[in-house]
Amino acid sequence: MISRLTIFQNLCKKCINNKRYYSNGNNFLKNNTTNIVNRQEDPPKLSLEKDTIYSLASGVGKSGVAVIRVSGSQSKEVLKGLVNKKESEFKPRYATIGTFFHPLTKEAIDKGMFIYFKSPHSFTGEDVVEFHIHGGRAVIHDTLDAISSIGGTRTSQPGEFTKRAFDNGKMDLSEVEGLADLIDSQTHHQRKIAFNQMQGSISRFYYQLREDLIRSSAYMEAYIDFGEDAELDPEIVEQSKNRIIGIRDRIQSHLNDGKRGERLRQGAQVTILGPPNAGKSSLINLLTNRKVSIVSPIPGTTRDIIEAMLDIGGYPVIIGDTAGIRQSSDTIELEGVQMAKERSETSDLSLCVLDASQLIEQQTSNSQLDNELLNIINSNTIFIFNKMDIINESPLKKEIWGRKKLEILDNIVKHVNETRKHIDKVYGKDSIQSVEISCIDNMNIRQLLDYLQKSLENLFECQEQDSPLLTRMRYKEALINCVESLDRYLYFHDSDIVIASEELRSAIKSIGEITHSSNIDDLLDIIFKDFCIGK
Ligand SMILES: Nc1nc2c(ncn2[C@@H]2O[C@H](COP(=O)(O)OP(=O)(O)OP(=O)(O)O)[C@@H](O)[C@H]2O)c(=O)[nH]1
Repeated sequence: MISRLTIFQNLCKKCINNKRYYSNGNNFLKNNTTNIVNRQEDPPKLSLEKDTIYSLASGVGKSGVAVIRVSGSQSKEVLKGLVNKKESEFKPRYATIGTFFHPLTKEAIDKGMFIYFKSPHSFTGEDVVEFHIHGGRAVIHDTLDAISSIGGTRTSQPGEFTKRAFDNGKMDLSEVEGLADLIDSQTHHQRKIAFNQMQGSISRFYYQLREDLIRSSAYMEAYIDFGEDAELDPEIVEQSKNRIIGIRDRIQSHLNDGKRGERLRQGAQVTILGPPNAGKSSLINLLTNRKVSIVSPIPGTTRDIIEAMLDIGGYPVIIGDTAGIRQSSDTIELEGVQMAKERSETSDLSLCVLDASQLIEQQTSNSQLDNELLNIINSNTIFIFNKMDIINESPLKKEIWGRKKLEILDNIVKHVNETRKHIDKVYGKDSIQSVEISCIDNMNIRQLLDYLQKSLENLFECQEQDSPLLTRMRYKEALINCVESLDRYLYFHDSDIVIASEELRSAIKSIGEITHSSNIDDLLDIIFKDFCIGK
């Protein structure tokens, strides 16, 4: 005879293997609360109009080749209208050469290539046709006009092709976001992370976590419904609790990524700071290879923060030139100094530019490095000794500089250790990162860039190779909600198993939000707002 325990265990298995079922105490029923466990099988349906849409998918402007994309039930009609070929020649996923005619005037527009993708094996999941034509304005205009003459077609909205791909279950939300990031990516590492996300790296990771939680919740649900009857060993519930603690800890350590994902997506912040006239604007111009900031011998020229985007070894960087830090009675300059300090505080790296030629002239070793400047130094500060061309002019200056530099470094170490404002351990001379450069002679700029690249590599270094980077605040919020629910689940676990189980469901729901949000329309609007028309 089958024991009640075996029946219970079989029910648990059934519940786990088929997430469409839940227990009502007697039977496993089809799940009506599908928003909890059934999201990924049934992506939310959007009320999209099902016209056939078309638009230029390649960039605007003159080009060798342009691609026009058509998606929807009329795609084949569009193809028949423009191409003088039999339907049997529309072999799916084959590139075919053809002349394209205007369906109304019968005039030949261009000779190019077309590809027919039969539903559901296309980007959108619908019938899709791509026309590869010559990229002249008139060719594009006349081809679009030809397509518009076919009934049931209209031009697409920004991101509408991708919306349809999402609607038809071809992509989930995080994959759509990955695609948006891929199109926006400007550096090697941004492209890499976006491509992986588009290919489902994030989805797989969260689906797995969600799956593990569902598995554990299934044991609990079954226990609630059958536990007392079946006189079960509470060991089973204890085991699932331990598994949930493990999942909670995995999510928590995934959350502690030091904002690496967001930084990689948006760019690391680097601030150039230092006293007036040290060469900060000259440095930003040199690094960006263009004149972004005004260079002048008048101290206090830069007032605002001047930002520019840089690609350093494939890492995106938002570098900012700031007002020279000094005491001033000028309120506008003071405002600039305050902004410089604030940006530096929140930056991933700071480049503190000092004028070496001035430093050797000064009696006290750190008159350029007054307390105001020293107070913003932290372990992410790299010291740049600029104007080395002047030092290198004479052996005497070089000799003085050798001694002066050691004195300066000693002073920095002393100050930082005394204030201990930004560091948690005793700071030594070897903790100070410094580079000697000349903006005028382009001296050691390559070395500085290598230095910066190494610092960025450390900043972005993956501690946990098996989990993807958290590229968006939205993911972080969903995970924090999930951890909070799991904490409440653990709190109620021994006193009220029903509340505990409710919290577990809420944790599962939070993770599901990453790939299939309940706020789907608002979110899609945000994501697609920046998409181009043909995507
Ligand atoms: N000899 C020499 N002069 C330099 C070098 N770098 C900058 N200068 C000069 O130093 C002066 C100040 O340069 P800026 O780049 O405007 O300095 P800044 O730190 O941005 O100055 P503020 O806007 O006042 O904060 C200019 O006359 C530059 O040409 C260098 O490497 N060698």
